[in-house]
Amino acid sequence: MEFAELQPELQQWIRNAVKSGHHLSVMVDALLKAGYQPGISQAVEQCILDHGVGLREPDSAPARSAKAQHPASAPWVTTPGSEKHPRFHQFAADGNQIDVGDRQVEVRFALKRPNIVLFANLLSDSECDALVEMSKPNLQPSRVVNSDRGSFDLRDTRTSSGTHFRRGETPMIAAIEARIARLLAVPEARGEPLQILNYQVGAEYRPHYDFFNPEKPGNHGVLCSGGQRIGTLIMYLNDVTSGGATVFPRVGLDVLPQKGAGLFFSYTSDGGALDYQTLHGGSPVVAGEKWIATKWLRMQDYTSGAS
Ligand SMILES: O=C(O)CCC(=O)C(=O)O
Ligand SMILES: [Fe+2]
Repeated sequence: MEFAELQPELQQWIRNAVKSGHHLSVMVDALLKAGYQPGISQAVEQCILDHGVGLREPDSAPARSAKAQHPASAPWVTTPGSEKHPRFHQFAADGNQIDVGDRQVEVRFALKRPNIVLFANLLSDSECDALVEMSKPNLQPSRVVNSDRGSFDLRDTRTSSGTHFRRGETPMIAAIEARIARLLAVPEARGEPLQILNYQVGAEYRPHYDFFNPEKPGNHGVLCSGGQRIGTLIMYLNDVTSGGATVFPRVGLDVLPQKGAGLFFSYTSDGGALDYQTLHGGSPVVAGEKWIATKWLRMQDYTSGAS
């Protein structure tokens, strides 16, 4: 549901609530209680992004009025501006060239807060082409975890199609996974299966977090194996003619796909604090198509369907 499609009075209510500093979940809960459909959350999120207001972190207090609330933060919440900044996993890019065993990976940029690093020359052209070809017969519409019910739902916020490969499914995948483990200094066992995504013209993944909100009952299932996600490595498998950037709206950063490059970002501290600056999305493909391979890393070993 687009923000612009809402009744003007409702738009105004949401704008006021956003400006008062309400968190997304508080506003959406209030709207759902008032009888609006779940798709309303997308409109509220758009309004938050349009106003450039940071998503206030989730709170546990129920919505009571349109006035701002100041609930106590859950322990895993990052309080912007707090004196004690949590340390997020900085898988440091030491040097301009990193030896990962079978090739030299180049660091193109490294941002500290949030921790985002762009690597070039991570995959060879032939590895990219092979991953695309191997995936084509098995593409299915992408789904998102329903954080309330735990189901995997089709949503218009994510319009790619994709498939997965088990850890070590082929010797080439095993080699890529060993390279990633060396690059990021995270054991292969903590990696989820490699996900391949294809975006056709117009397809996108609207801004979201890759970590799972542990307060949401529907996320308990995905947190069972391996615990929280700590980082994401997106590998670009082709050059996109136009569009398809990976965007970080809270940082103002757009990363354009480049075949063989890898974009890494981390968002969970050792203590479990989550970095909300890593809100990100895949912007719509304008011309051509986009292929990526994604490796998500967990706090502990990931076993569910991984090998
Ligand atoms: O398509 C992109 O660039 C981002 C993909 C993404 O964020 C995801 O799959 O979680
Ligand atoms: Fe993501």
